[in-house]
Amino acid sequence: MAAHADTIEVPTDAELLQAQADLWRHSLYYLTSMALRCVVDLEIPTAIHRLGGVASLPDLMTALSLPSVKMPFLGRVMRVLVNSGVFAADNESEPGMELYRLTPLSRVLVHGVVADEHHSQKYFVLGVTSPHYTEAALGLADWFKKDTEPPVPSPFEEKFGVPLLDEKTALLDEELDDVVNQGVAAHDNLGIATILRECGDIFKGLESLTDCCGGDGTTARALVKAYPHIKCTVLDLPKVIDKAPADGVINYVAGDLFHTVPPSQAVMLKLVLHFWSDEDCVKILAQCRKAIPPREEGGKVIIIEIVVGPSLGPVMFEAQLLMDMLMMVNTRGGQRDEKHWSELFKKAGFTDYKIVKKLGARSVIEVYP
Ligand SMILES: C[S@+](CC[C@H](N)C(=O)[O-])C[C@H]1O[C@@H](n2cnc3c(N)ncnc32)[C@H](O)[C@@H]1O
Repeated sequence: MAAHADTIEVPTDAELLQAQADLWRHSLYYLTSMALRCVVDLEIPTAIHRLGGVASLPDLMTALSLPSVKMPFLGRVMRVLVNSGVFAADNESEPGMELYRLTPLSRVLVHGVVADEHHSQKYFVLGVTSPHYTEAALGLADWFKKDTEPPVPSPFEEKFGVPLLDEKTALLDEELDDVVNQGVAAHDNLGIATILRECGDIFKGLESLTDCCGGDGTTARALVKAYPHIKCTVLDLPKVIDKAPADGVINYVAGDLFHTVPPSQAVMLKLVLHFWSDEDCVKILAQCRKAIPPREEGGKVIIIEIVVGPSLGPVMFEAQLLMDMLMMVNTRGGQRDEKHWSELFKKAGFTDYKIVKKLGARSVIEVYP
């Protein structure tokens, strides 16, 4: 029987108390994000690293030259972040006496140290918690109410009049553009060494590969270091290729992936398609298909992206869903589930695909002509 609009089911006392706590958590999660931004801004992960991997509150106050009156407040920020796994703490029972240590999460926030081919994620955090990103997200309800002809601009684009990661973004705010570009480069490169170790089979037999939107060639260089027999080409926009290092190992090609993709046995699209709308993805995939030989000759497109689904457990699923919201608020793209991916592959003229491996929240997919 349908519930009457003027009445509502009364929760039990236990349910109500849980609902209240959950309401606090979900309404206030932004303060966890801001606490994370604060410690990244203060470079606390880097300070703990420089102090030998373990630091007390007074150690941090001295290392960062913070006024001692703020020490108890920093302790409260650290407590939230220990609870959410950003840091670990020994001796938690005595307030003020904790010894903070890095966790795998805060280790990727240590700045100025390159570990396992990846750089610090400092600029990813500063970008996604920036005033522009949060303002765009604050405008979501208004954005929903506005009727627009497709292609629908993102809330970011509607609010600020320019798309993110575009030539015009710097005109909006040069510092934002710089932070976002550095953040995307660091974010997209995180885990490349793991992919190369875990997915050796998809690269071993290859003679040549084009890394589409491969930026300054960081991924391509790691790939050639691991598999020196692969002839590697990087395609990116002229403004990026002009600044790429002439290393004599990678063949850099300036161009637009909507117009042409340099031919190779395989084309790789690593974290490219989530940025684009479905229509644009089909156009990009069709260009990639033209660039590769038939399947019998080893032709394939290698896609590294999120495949949204709950099979990896609630934490990975939540990470995937939040990354989808990030793309929805700031770009015309999004994260896709397997059905959605398979429809795009079919529309672009591919006959088959295989999810080769799930690595964390992302997957490695091979798509065949
Ligand atoms: C997020 S994607 C690249 C991700 C990259 N594959 C990685 O994993 O590090 C950003 C790159 O796409 C490039 N790009 C954007 N539009 C492009 C286009 N139309 N043609 C070629 N490259 C493009 C940008 O210049 C930038 O280097």
